[in-house]
Amino acid sequence: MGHNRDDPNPEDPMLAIDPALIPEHLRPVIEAMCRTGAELSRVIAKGPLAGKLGAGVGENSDGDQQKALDVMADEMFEAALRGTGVRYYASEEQETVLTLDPEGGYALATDPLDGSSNIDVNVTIGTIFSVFAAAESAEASFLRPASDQIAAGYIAYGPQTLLAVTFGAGTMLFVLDPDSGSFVLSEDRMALPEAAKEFSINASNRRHWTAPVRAYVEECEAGREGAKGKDMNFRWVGSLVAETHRILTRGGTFLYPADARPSYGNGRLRMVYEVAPMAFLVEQAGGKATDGTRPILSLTAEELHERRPFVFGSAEEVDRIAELHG
Ligand SMILES: O=P(O)(O)OC[C@H]1O[C@](O)(COP(=O)(O)O)[C@@H](O)[C@@H]1O
Ligand SMILES: [Mg+2]
Ligand SMILES: [Mg+2]
Repeated sequence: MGHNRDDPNPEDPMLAIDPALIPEHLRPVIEAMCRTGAELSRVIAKGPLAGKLGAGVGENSDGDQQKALDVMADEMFEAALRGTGVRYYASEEQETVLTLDPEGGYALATDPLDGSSNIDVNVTIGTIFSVFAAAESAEASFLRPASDQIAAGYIAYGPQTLLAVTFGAGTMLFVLDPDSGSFVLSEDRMALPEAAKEFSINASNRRHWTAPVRAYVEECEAGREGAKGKDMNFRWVGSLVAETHRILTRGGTFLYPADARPSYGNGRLRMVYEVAPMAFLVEQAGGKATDGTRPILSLTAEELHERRPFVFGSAEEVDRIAELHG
């Protein structure tokens, strides 16, 4: 029996994930993320039958338009994490950090709904999360080296609902079994291929790119006739979660670089709840993640909603991009 949102049963012994695979101290947090992810996947699967999920309902602190599903997802994760040991909750959809449990030992940052532009078109969207040990204040908990993360993960709502998660000992992949409502282990160590055959960047911004980014994309486009000596395919979904999952599975490169548009001086993606957790997952699967030159995990966010240029994927390609930045 799965977890029915309309008919919650606190006595239900069914867990959303096998606790044996989760470090003991993090079990309540990860169980809450999985249980809520499973609930959210049911709402997403209903699409228009669940209401106008992609309708604009306001703006978040970053000036991005908020959609109904962004707000719903944020409310569901916030509610589910109460009582799980999360002291500080930071979300893309909340301007400031919330204190959920003053005695809790963890600080969790989330992009509760990633890829919002894909809500209404039945394309994969996701949830991203990052966990730190709580420090003496909210700022000290989140504004610290990304290498201090103790867990990171994403849930992808696509043809399958998937969870990729790391606790610093490899990246595990789980698939939500719709019959049981539980995430079942499918790969205990994801391995991101060292060489790539695909690259991903929003090419509509080409005229705003820096010279090294332009040089890299030109190399990819030159294919076997150019310096690479091999053809490269191109993909852009517009959901970081979907892009990351594809690259973890079959290799590739992703770039959301700084560009010359006003307010894109640090790219688009947010360091604390998009870039840092994805970098942790990618590195734990054997890939690399940088801001173009510096490893993301060596960087410290200075503000909760700050952006960071983001390059990740197959090690050879990420090294080549750093070289081009010379
Ligand atoms: O529309 P663009 O500029 O290509 O940006 C796409 C990127 O923006 C995002 O949608 C930002 O995430 P949100 O939907 O959570 O704001 C990423 O998932 C994606 O990689
Ligand atoms: Mg996002
Ligand atoms: Mg989002």
